[in-house]
Amino acid sequence: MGRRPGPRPAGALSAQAAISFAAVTKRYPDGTVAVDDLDLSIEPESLTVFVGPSGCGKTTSMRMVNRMITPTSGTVSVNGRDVAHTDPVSLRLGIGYVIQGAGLLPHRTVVDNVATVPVLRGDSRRAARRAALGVLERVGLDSALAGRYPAQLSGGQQQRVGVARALAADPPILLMDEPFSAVDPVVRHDLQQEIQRLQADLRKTIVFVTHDIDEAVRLGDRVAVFGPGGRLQQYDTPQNVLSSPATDFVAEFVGRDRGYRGLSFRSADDVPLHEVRTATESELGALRLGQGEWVLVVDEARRPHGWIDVTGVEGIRAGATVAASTAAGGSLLHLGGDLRQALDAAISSPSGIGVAVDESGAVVGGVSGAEVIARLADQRRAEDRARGRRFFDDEPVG
Ligand SMILES: Nc1ncnc2c1ncn2[C@@H]1O[C@H](COP(=O)(O)OP(=O)(O)OP(=O)(O)O)[C@@H](O)[C@H]1O
Repeated sequence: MGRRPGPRPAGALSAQAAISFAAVTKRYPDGTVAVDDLDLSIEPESLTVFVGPSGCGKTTSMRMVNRMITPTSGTVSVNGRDVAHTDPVSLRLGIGYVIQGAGLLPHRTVVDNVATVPVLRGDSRRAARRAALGVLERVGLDSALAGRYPAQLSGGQQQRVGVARALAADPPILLMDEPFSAVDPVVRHDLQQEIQRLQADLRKTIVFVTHDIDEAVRLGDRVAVFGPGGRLQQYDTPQNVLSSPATDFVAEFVGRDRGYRGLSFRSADDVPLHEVRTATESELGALRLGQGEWVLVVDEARRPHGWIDVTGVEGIRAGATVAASTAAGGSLLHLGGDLRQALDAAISSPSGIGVAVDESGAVVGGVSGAEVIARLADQRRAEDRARGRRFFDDEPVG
């Protein structure tokens, strides 16, 4: 796709934030303080999430970056230059902007929506369209959709076009304002994965606004939690926001499940995999099971289809269908996954055994919830030791 960002001064990047806010306050004419004395430095090529409840100044802060909103006081800089002294048109050519609902032009085709900024910038329509097709492919859209109008696309597809349009001019910075909040949870999850994939590839400086803490910790290299009165509460890694909330507000906002969510930052690679007893459908009638024993029903490719116990086997012998005799499986742990997936797989499984699968979806073993917790304890003990902390004596008292 299009051009790479222009050359940047050697050695300037590590020392210089891509975006910085210095003592920035925004007071609207009616007296509302939307952003209160914000200090924040955003590293180049990082994905920073602004998160917080409605009305805490996330959008206002983001819009000060591309000069859609002017601060009342303080300085917003992009690559070390005060945006107040930068021509807004050239500033915005270097900053892609994605909004909720995609904001596409309804009377233009998908390809022409994506080509809009390159054409404005002076590229020929033909070259811009050719490049646009490449960008559409990059965001996971079939080129067969390029000639459609936005109303002929699903919400998720429109949102992908919105991302493609923002990327078309290959800006070094992307601002994304609640880009995925209008789509259903499954599509949302796909779009989040797409952004992670794109970011691994393109390394843009991305600022992403959301009110969803799960989305924030999943996507962010850093998370900025905003609170009432437009005050920044914490700016930290997702792990630290979950494990060490800086204020009562953050603790309350990240919620009671934060310990559980924090498991998603820990690898499940060292959780032991046990052999799981399996059977294909044709083998079920001959199974001999005791009370409390479970067998995992798999297809010929060893993909899991559910669990069966002695009652289910008796049902099959009495003529019941396999579907009626098996209990649906729990969530799956994919190899390379994290402790949250491993624990969820175990506790959502009717047998209590979490099923681990490889890339083809075939069963490779089972995990127990107790061993997931044991691995968590091991990891934390190792971290505490590395930090020179010791909370408990190794021998329990009494
Ligand atoms: N043009 C305006 N005039 C007056 N007040 C405004 C204006 N725009 C926003 N505000 C107020 O500023 C505060 C911050 O708004 P902002 O949109 O930045 O919050 P937000 O965190 O992005 O919220 P949301 O998640 O609902 O979009 C709110 O109290 C809002 O009502």
